[in-house]
Amino acid sequence: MNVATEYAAQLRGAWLRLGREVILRGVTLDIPAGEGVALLGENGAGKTTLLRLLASSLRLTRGEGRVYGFDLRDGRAVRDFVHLMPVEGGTYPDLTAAENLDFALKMHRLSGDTASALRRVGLEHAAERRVRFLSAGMRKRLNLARLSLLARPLTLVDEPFANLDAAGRDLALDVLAEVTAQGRTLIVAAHEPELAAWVTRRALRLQAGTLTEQP
Ligand SMILES: Nc1ncnc2c1ncn2[C@@H]1O[C@H](COP(=O)(O)OP(=O)(O)OP(=O)(O)O)[C@@H](O)[C@H]1O
Repeated sequence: MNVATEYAAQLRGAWLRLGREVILRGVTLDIPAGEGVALLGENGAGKTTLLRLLASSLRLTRGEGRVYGFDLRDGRAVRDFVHLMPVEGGTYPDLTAAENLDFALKMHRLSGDTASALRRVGLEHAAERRVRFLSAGMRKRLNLARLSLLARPLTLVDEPFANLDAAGRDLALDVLAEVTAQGRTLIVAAHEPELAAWVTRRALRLQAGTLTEQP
């Protein structure tokens, strides 16, 4: 896959309306390839929505956007470059933890060591347990294992620290640091700017439909 493009994500005059709400009001954004960015903002500001837009799961109302040079409207091309770790979900509740990781690799035609991915996130003892019987923090850990196996050139992570204990937050930082160390672009939506700052150099705040750089 050719990822020589200078920018991982770009928006130009981006407007996004969801129902009655306007989430983006003419946003322009350039995220260079390989950069780590924290996406901050209050509950309901639109962080998840912006991540979904960059994953080509939502359409812009007006304006344009690109991921690694591909128009966001070209969902098939964009999705090849993107992995989105959702705030919750993303796994199949009736499959076990191990089956979920095996299935994810198969779907993406990738190979990987699911047993060691589960060990890394402290879930080796729960490998055969169905996801519906995992705690919220354990499901987050499973999603981190999934991320470590599926990370793409543009890796979007929604609230990676939520529901995690102290060791789990350290683990999340470790997984995210690895993403950037591998030269991938990382956007982390979080309510913990001080934690996100460990793995990102730039912070953007989404408020009232506008993105502003944080000092
Ligand atoms: N499918 C949808 N249809 C209509 N409105 C939606 C939809 N999804 C989200 N919204 C609205 O868009 C706004 C932004 O939601 P979003 O989940 O992106 O916020 P967020 O910044 O991620 O919030 P939080 O920090 O609480 O996770 C909210 O007001 C929400 O109600």
